[in-house]
Amino acid sequence: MSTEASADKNISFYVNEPPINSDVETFFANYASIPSSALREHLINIRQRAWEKRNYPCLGRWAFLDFSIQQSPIYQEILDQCKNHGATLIDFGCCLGQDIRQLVYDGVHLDRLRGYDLESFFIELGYELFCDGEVMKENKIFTVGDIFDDDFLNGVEPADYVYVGAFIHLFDTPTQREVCRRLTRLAKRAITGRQVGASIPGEYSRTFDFPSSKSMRHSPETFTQMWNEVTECAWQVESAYLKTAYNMKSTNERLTFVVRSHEQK
Ligand SMILES: C[S@@+](CC[C@H](N)C(=O)[O-])C[C@H]1O[C@@H](n2cnc3c(N)ncnc32)[C@H](O)[C@@H]1O
Repeated sequence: MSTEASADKNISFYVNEPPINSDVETFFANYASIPSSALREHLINIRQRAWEKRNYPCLGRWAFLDFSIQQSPIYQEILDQCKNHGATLIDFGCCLGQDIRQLVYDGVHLDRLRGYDLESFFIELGYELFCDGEVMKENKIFTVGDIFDDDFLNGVEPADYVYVGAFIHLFDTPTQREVCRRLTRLAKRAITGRQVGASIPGEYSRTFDFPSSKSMRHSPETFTQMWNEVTECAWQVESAYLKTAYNMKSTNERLTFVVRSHEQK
């Protein structure tokens, strides 16, 4: 895999302008003390550098401004458990780390949270995006790690919840099964996330970010079947549904899911 992406902005899903709405403005004003007058330039600058690193659709479409963890069917449970009952959460494949910041914004204490990503570049860029590098580094919230590295995985203390936004779908069918197995080593209660799905499931070429790889897009049924087979029903899909997402240039189907452990850890 190459280390740098093309800076091509003609890709079908690439959207020039950041979708700044009142939620985004309020978040950045309150969390990062960035006034609305400076927000557009700040977002464009960070996204440009992220895009030059990797042509991930979530960067091209500005999906990182969705703070997608809020759409998890168990978001209120996660907030309640982390704020009031000592539960912990890992954001795996966190990239810029927007979902960790959403949890902090919603009142979760930093000692309940950890984010992991393959690329230190994205973690560092997240510090700039959210203007919180000092506190995040001091509390060691973000760490570089590869889901396929057993030495790394063995050193990670499992959390009650694992969030995986736009992560499992990065891989082909057999690799996704391995990723699911590995995620269950990191989670005690539930794994939840959102990713590209398809009502007609199948493997699609990852045309833009990693052209030589394939990405399996699941329907709720094939996603459930994968988890049942991989965990022999020790983990069960409690919720999985598709929703069509529109942006200015393209549409896709998104699969939102919760997988819950039926084992006591
Ligand atoms: C498409 S981005 C999604 C980012 C974020 N979770 C979101 O929802 O916007 C996928 C992230 O997974 C990370 N990643 C890819 N392969 C990985 C691996 N083997 N181990 C850990 N992280 C990985 C990438 O560096 C990237 O930041």
